[in-house]
Amino acid sequence: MLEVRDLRKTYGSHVAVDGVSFTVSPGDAFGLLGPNGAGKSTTIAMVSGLIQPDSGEVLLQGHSLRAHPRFVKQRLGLVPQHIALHERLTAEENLRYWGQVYGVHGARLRDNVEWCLRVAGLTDHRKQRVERFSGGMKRRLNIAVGLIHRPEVLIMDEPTVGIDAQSRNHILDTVRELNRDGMTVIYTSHYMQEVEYLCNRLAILDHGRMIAYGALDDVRLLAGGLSTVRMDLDGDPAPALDALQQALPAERVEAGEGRISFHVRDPGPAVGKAVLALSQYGIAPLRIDIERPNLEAAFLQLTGRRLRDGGDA
Ligand SMILES: Nc1ncnc2c1ncn2[C@@H]1O[C@H](COP(=O)(O)OP(=O)(O)OP(=O)(O)O)[C@@H](O)[C@H]1O
Repeated sequence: MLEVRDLRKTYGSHVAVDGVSFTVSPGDAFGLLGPNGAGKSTTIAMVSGLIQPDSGEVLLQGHSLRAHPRFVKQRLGLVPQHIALHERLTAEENLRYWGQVYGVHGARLRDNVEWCLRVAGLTDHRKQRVERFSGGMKRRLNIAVGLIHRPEVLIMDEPTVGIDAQSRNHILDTVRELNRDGMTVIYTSHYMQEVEYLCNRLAILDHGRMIAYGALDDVRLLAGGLSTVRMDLDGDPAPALDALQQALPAERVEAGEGRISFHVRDPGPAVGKAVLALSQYGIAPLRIDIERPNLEAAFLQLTGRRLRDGGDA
């Protein structure tokens, strides 16, 4: 079990992480969800021993990171947010290099390199230099590097930021498979859909503090039963916004280019009222999605802000 106890980190007068505690059991896929700047990377950097906390403790199987850094670090694999690869080396050479850094040699290194290439879907590109890789391939190799010593716990810091949808899906499925095969995963993201897809437990961070923590279903319940309604429209909703807001007085209607969304307790009647209000402006829905209470609605309920305010989810 990984125990994170009351971590705190300040930069000057700015409190980046303010009393973060959680436990991750073997086999968990644990999500750290929060908008940009919430303190996810700083938390992860402290958990993996890259930076020292001002106070608090990290323990793996009862061994403290401070007292037994080797024991803990050997069992953790970190996938940093920024790509840490040698551009002039091939995929295979990068894996061998990082394996040796982690103290893996000989037959074990050979086996692990094969396994990592397979996991990353890069076996056919093993001899290719990284400088010729696409962004998505680099991300996948970056993950494979974090796996080269076959850690018990894989810690990933926003591994899907800035890549195309296909690579993103590949990464999500890879992480899910690793977890199903028994690897414990800590996954940070500002995309609530990714955390809902992958994780069984999570913590939500905001301004360095934990505002929710527990099993996915329990955290979803913090949404207070709010469903999310999204409508794609055949026109610009801006002229209809006042009418929409009057039709749905209790909801804050968000409008974008050709779409609106709102959170509501009883979506059926609300959708009817919204469609009627839009029709008065000659606007019709092309598609209506209703999502049951989810993490986005929970975040809104807890903070009064949308999760995507802090990011591009
Ligand atoms: N080395 C540093 N020096 C000063 N401030 C820092 C440093 N690292 C992080 N911060 C600040 O601490 C806060 C938390 O940053 P952190 O990177 O942990 O957030 P995050 O949730 O991971 O967001 P992001 O997704 O943008 O990385 C931010 O306000 C950030 O500006």
